[in-house]
Amino acid sequence: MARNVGRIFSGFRCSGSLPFGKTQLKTRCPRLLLRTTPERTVVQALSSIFSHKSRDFSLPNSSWGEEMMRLYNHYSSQSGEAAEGQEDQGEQWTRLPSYNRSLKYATGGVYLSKIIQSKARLFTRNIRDTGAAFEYVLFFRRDKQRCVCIFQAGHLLEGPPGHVHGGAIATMIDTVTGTHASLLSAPVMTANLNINYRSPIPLGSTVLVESTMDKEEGKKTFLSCRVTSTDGSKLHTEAAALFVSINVSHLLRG
Ligand SMILES: CCCCCCCCCCCCCC(=O)SCCNC(=O)CCNC(=O)[C@H](O)C(C)(C)COP(=O)(O)OP(=O)(O)OC[C@H]1O[C@@H](n2cnc3c(N)ncnc32)[C@H](O)[C@@H]1OP(=O)(O)O
Repeated sequence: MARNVGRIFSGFRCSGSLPFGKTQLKTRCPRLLLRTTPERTVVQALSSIFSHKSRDFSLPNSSWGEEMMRLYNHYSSQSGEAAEGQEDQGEQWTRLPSYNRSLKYATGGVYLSKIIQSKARLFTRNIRDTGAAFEYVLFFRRDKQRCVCIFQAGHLLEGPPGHVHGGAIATMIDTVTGTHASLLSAPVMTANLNINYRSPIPLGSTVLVESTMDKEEGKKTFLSCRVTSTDGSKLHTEAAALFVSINVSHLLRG
């Protein structure tokens, strides 16, 4: 049992918590501190904790439609790596890699069986049929405290006929604001998510999910989120989210 707890904590330190804060990174995983900015650290940490065989789901695949590709190329063209040693002012977009496992090392959990733990997959990345469900890529821009997600909704996400399920939209909002909050604060959990659905999203369409940080108050990070058509002319959904920073032991209470 003690060894399992140790493994879980080790997993959180070196994988789960890595995306969440540079302070923790500095104190706990110095070997990963090769870059200076939080988002770069996140990108590098995410890449290093997963084996090189892990698929990065945020890269283009054959299911991506024209609009998805156009926007991907648009944001990619505004992202880039500053030369080694050069100060990054955060004025560019950073693409965030995305994998289907959140904790590589936390096997043999305290309250999860080994089977469940080893089969655990990130909800939005667990459908093998590309293009069938959540196709998305996130970009982060530090100077503007913004996250932008290009989201193409596949046919398995149907709610009302021909349109995207409200729960799937909520999932994407939680994912985008949750990732954004994770980049800004220490490990966080969603405490409150308030959603207004303004107009339905056609199945198969590509939309933008944009997250903005409103304020931080102690352990609380408040963000707002808008889902719009890609030209911004139509508002589909708007939301307000509250994330609360947690200590990893919070997740071990069962
Ligand atoms: C690059 C990054 C990659 C990441 C990879 C993954 C990508 C995918 C990302 C997917 C992301 C998916 C993410 C998910 O899906 S997370 C899963 C869904 N969320 C949960 O299951 C959370 C369940 N709840 C809890 O665990 C606790 O209640 C939490 C942790 C939320 C708060 O704990 P606790 O109760 O112990 O808090 P505290 O006593 O320290 O209070 C602190 C402050 O917070 C205020 N407060 C608390 N609750 C609420 C509330 N509901 N409304 C308003 N305020 C609230 C409270 O008043 C206090 O304020 P103040 O008195 O200080 O002013």
